Amino acid sequence: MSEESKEWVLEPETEYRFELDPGSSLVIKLIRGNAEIFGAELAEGKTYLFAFECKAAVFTWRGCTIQVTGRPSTEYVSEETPMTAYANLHMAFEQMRVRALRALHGSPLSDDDHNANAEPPRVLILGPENSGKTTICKILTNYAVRVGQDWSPILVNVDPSEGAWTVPGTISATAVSSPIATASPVNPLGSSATSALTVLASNALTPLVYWYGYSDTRRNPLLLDRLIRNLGEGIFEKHDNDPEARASGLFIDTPSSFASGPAGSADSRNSLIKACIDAFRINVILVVGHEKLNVEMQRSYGGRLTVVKIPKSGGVVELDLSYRERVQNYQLHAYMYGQKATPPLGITSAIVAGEVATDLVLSPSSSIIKFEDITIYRIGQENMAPSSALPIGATRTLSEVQPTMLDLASAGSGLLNRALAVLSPFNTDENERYDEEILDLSVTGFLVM
Ligand SMILES: Nc1ncnc2c1ncn2[C@@H]1O[C@H](COP(=O)(O)OP(=O)(O)OP(=O)(O)O)[C@@H](O)[C@H]1O
Repeated sequence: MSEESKEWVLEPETEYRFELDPGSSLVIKLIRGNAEIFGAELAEGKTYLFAFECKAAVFTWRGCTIQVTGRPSTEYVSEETPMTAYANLHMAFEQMRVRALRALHGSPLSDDDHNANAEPPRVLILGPENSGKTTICKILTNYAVRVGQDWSPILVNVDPSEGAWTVPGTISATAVSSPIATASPVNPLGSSATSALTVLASNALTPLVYWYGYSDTRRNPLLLDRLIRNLGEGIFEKHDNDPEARASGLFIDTPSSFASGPAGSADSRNSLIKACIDAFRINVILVVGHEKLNVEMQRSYGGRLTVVKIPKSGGVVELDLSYRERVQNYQLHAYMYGQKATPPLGITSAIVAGEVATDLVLSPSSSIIKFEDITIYRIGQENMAPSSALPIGATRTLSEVQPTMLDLASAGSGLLNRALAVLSPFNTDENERYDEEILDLSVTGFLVM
């Protein structure tokens, strides 16, 4: 028995949008024409599998026919998309990259080049909840790597509620050199390389990751600020060693809490936006469909960098809290066990994000280690209101970014069922060590207690 397939003929510049329910899957095959999913091209005749409540769209510039098998909860074709605006942005960024590379090689500059500065695009994407920020980052990154100029832009995720390449609670960055496929919200920005033999795709990514430990940016903005600056330093260190990579630029996906929040949170929002602008040397801010934020950004930064308001796609799905929690669980589970998507009945082979569908299962090992062999730190206190919430004039005894060593044997350590980050080792040179060094160490892995 097999599930029924349906053919959709898409006119130029239209998109087929779909949403999946929990437990269901869908396959799409491009029969003829050209099509892409968030900027990543589909190959004709290949079967692409989508699962884990994926919500996405197949867009075509010149028209195509696709075959869809499975039962999405919603499916429709839209003729109104903001893809032309996104493509125009891409063209402008491409010119910036080319100018930056020319300047780097000392090639003769055209008159236009003389008038413009030769910095590559370093783009901060801001917008409210469900405005499509992550999707826009993905589209612009995919267009950059598809140009065929060997660009490898750095994609940065400073939204700790999104697992990006690892697990929720982190912020991370990686260089992307081939298009990022969309198959499930588990790896919204592509899969990272693992030491297991499962990820064979040449586009497996090796991210630089810092551990924040919460999904809400308001829990410890001081810590987030410091981690953002660390991430920026890590990126520019890489660029110092590889100036050609620098010309590819960067795209920064931000949490919606940067764009709006409860009354009184404006200061901490603005300071986190400023931390991003400084740390990643931002020269373009894109504001997705938010008039007030656009005006605020124009006022604060319009004089020294470019602020552009861009349209929101009507296809962006309103994600509710329970969906977000389920995705976080999928992400943590997939980090430990891999992900296995079951294709619709009758489909025997399919590709999930560049991999053969059945290959993506991991077998994590469980090991017993002595308490004295490990040291576990907590940053700040577990239930700590931000400094801004303290009575006027009051100071706290423990700073928000102070590491405290946990007593593992104590009943109230609160470690059971927690995800912990394993950090890279402290500096081996005792003279180079400092008090809060642990805040500046990147993540090498995760474990669950
Ligand atoms: N054109 C589209 N058609 C169908 N689904 C889409 C489209 N654009 C985005 N989506 C889906 O909408 C959801 C929300 O999009 P996205 O994650 O990009 O928004 P966001 O602004 O980054 O969200 P957040 O509120 O988490 O910051 C995602 O599941 C995404 O795949």
